[in-house]
Parts: sequence; structure tokens; C-alpha cells
Amino acid sequence: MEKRGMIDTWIDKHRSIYTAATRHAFVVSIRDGSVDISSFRTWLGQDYLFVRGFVPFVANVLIRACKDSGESSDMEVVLGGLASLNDEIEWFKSEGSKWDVDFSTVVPQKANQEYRRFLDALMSSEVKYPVIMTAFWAIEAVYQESFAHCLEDGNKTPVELTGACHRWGNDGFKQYCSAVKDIAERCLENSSGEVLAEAEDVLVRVLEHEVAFWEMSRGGQ
Ligand SMILES: Cc1ncc(CO)c(N)n1
Repeated sequence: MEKRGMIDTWIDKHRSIYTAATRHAFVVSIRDGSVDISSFRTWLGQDYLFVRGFVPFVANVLIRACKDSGESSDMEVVLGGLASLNDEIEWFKSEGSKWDVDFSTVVPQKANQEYRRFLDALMSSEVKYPVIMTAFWAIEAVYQESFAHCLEDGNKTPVELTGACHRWGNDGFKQYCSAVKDIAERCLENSSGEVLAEAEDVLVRVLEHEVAFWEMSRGGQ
């Protein structure tokens, strides 16, 4: 049995927003096969831009893992995540040609810009390591939980969308998220009440940004 830590406690406390982020109508529509392809194209273009902006954030997490962590293995976990973003960008490019989405003409929507600004603020040296790790875990975990749901038993996910689902719904990504969660939990165990309050707040804000991000897909394009 895994030990229950702060993150599980917070997820229970904020269950409705967690569910909103991990079982959004867009994700559910992929799973049940009713997805509107124009929604998928919108999400694809917006997420490509998001991921490009996520690279400097993860690079910053990596630097903090080298400087502020007492454990040398933290750096290895984050480095693995950064390396997989390299593949991810290539995957987006091939998916862009497959769905005829020209990324050079995609304009970041408001939810995307706001999420990006939030990530930029988290890159400040004032933000404590446990807070950054909690945010990092939540960002990755929402995609893992969402896309794994599209691959679970009984899914009617269209075959041409299974590539996207496997990207974040595969077992390796699940284990990576679990390793990031362990790092966050270890850091939170030794944190002051003030840092804990900040980490909880940041966790909820990530979930809100994720919901708003999924919402963009409703607009179509
Ligand atoms: C909006 C968003 N959240 C999380 C991830 C996971 O990396 C992603 N690609 N996009």
C-alpha cells in the first residue's frame, strides 16, 4: 500500500475540480468516440503552443532539482521528463500535418496565455521547491489521468486518436508521474504550514487552468 500524503488529502478535499480537470467533456468525448474533430484540431494547436512554453518551465524545474533538492535522483526524474518533451514536440509536428493544422498560424487563446503567465510566475526563485514540484506533478498528472481514461476498458476511442491517448496514457508516463509525486510528497513532509498552504493553492490553480484549457476545445476552429 502506498502511503497517503498531502497530495491525496488535497485531491480529496478538492475532488470536484480534480474531476472536472481529469474527466472533462472533451476527454470523455474522445473516449466515447463522439469527439468533434474540429475540437481536436483546436486542442492540438493550442497544446503545441503550450508545450513549447512548458519546456522552459520544466528546464527551470530541472535547475531547481539540481540546486534545491537534497536527493540526486530528483534531477534524473525531471531530466527524463525534459527529454520526453523533445519527442513530444516531434509528435505534435507529425500530428499537425496529419490533421492539417498549421502551427505557424495558431494564435494562443486567452486560457493558454493565462496558463503560460501562471507558469512564468512559478519560475520565480521566490517560489519554494515543494510548491514547484506539486505544480509540476499536477500538470503532468491531469494529462496522464485524462488520456489513460480514453484507453481503459470499454473505450470507443477512434483509432486515429489513440496515438494522442498513448502519449500520455501509457504506463511509462504513469510511472513518471508517480515518481514526480513521490518527490513532491517527500518535500511537502518537511514543509512549514505556510509552504503547505501555498502548495495546496497552486495545486488548485493548476486544476483550474487545466479545465480552462480543455474548455478552449469547445470553440472548434
Ligand atoms: C495543457 C497541458 N497540460 C499538461 C500537459 C502535459 O504535459 C500538456 N501537454 N498540456
